[in-house]
Amino acid sequence: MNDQQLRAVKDPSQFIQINAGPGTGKTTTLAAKILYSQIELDVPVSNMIGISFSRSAKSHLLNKLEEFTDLLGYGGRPSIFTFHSLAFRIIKKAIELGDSKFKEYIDHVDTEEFISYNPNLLKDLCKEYNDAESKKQALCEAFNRARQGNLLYGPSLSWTDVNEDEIYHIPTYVFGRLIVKGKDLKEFWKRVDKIERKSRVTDYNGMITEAINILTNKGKTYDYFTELYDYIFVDEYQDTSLAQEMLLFSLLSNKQHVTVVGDKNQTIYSFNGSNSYNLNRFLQKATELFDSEPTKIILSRNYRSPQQILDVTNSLVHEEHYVYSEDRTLQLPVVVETHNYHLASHYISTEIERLIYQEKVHPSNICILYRKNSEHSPQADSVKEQLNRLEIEYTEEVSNKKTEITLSQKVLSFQEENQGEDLEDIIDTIKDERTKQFVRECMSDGASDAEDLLEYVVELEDTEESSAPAQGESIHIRTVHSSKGLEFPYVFILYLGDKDFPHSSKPDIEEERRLFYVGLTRAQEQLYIIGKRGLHYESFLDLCLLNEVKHVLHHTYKEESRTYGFSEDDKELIDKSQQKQDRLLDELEDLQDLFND
Ligand SMILES: Nc1ncnc2c1ncn2[C@@H]1O[C@H](COP(=O)(O)OP(=O)(O)OP(=O)(O)O)[C@@H](O)[C@H]1O
Repeated sequence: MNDQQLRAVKDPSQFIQINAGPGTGKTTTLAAKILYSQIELDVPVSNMIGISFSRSAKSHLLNKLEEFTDLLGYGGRPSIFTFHSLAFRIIKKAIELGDSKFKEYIDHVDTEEFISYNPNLLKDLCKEYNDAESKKQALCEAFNRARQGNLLYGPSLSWTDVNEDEIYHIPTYVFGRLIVKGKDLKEFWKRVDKIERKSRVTDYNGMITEAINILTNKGKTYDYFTELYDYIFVDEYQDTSLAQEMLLFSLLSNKQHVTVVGDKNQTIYSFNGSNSYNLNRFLQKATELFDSEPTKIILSRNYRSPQQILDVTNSLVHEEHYVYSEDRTLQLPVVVETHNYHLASHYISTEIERLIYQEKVHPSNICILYRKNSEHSPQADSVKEQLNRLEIEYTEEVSNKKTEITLSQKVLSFQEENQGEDLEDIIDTIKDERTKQFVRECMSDGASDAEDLLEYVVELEDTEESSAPAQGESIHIRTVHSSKGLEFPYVFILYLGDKDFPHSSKPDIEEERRLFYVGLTRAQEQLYIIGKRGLHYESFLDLCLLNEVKHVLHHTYKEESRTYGFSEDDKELIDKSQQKQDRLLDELEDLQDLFND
């Protein structure tokens, strides 16, 4: 470990915030600190917990811990939860101790599913919307944001917090700006609350809200958990919502030691409630609430990417800059300018062919990242088509919510059929390999009977992209969101340009830039950035070109005529779009001149 990492591991402060950029050993340091606390400070593993943002972040941390324990020959692994599975555990305990609004076991559902429990849920609400679907979207969006902490002033724990006279404006990616009246939201929330109690169901944000309610009442459940946990470690803190921050602080009495790790430049789930300010506020909150002297530690040495790549990635972030730990000179990052994503995928497949057959790069060392904008990505399809043409194999890690729900449904039905059974006795009866593998993971994490599986199913649906670790022998194709925490020697990132990346006609540029940053910082040896110049928004391609990079133009007829993928019609279209772009650029320049004059 380097000096900064060692300091973070050994610092005895009650509250520690580690700010660490990509590849600086964030997870490595957290794993080392967990072991240090056990071995040097004699903290029993049962008195510590880890909290991570997603299942992939959790498995990343567990793998690192295992690596260290194998090396040392001793050390245990603490329970690692996601915020939702922790909330589920708190509610479960509170039901047992009579502290929860739920009197018996709960099930979790999607917010929209509440309607299936009571079709009258929307009756007479949001009359300004003509159709039931829009009403549902608007109310669910407002309801979720209120509980995450992004609608009212901080997280709301009950409908009583909603101001009837207020009108809430909610900007969304998919539906544009939604408007919901306070009185409708309040009535909706009241009705949902009834359904929750009657049907013993709640949704994801409902779990967090109920867990906070339970702990802030400071009853037996609060005593139980504050007695149990002495050391708490939180990974990816920049992606927590205000409600999750509140849950963490309500879990504390005066004795816990808390370490949080994060990188505000990697906040990419704002649309899901993440609030990067939580990281900045952590120390201040700890000082105010517990009168302690917290410590902030910065890890600035990057062990992943050579300086040439870091120069590009550093230029995208405002404050923190990272330096490479070794003096390794590799090739310059490549910025490829093309007209459209068809040409981009053509460039990628040709370059990959060269890498594999001439440079002898192993296919599993190559990853293609794209900015997902819908369930179905034409960009990824175009790349796959070109790779198929060259007979190059790839693995597409689409671990989206849909496939995970199928797995969670399988696990749930297995759980229901085998209630009260020991997992050890029934694991061999599972036919579906993925379910079996999942149950095995749960068992190695401490699950012993079928009922314990519920807690882990909560994790399955936790984030939209609960990305699986990269596996397999062929090229990886992934979304940028799902690449978080991973690294690959060769990374291609496509496709930059207005409405593609930054995405949408009204992009949240800062969030898009952070997403771009996450994608770029996955590269260990060579980085390819592919796209066109933007006209309407900040152009990511132009930003990259300001650094020392290799600039490739992939749109001359000479090159296209050598390709298979472009018909005469395509070429004509490309030519026209180039002429249009040139014309627009000329107009823009004229306007700028006029403005300067
Ligand atoms: N002190 C060190 N010496 C050598 N290698 C290190 C050191 N610290 C970390 N590494 C290596 O650097 C790589 C990145 O580490 P790690 O995954 O912990 O970074 P991270 O900060 O969690 O990254 P990300 O933000 O992308 O999730 C790993 O391969 C790790 O083994």
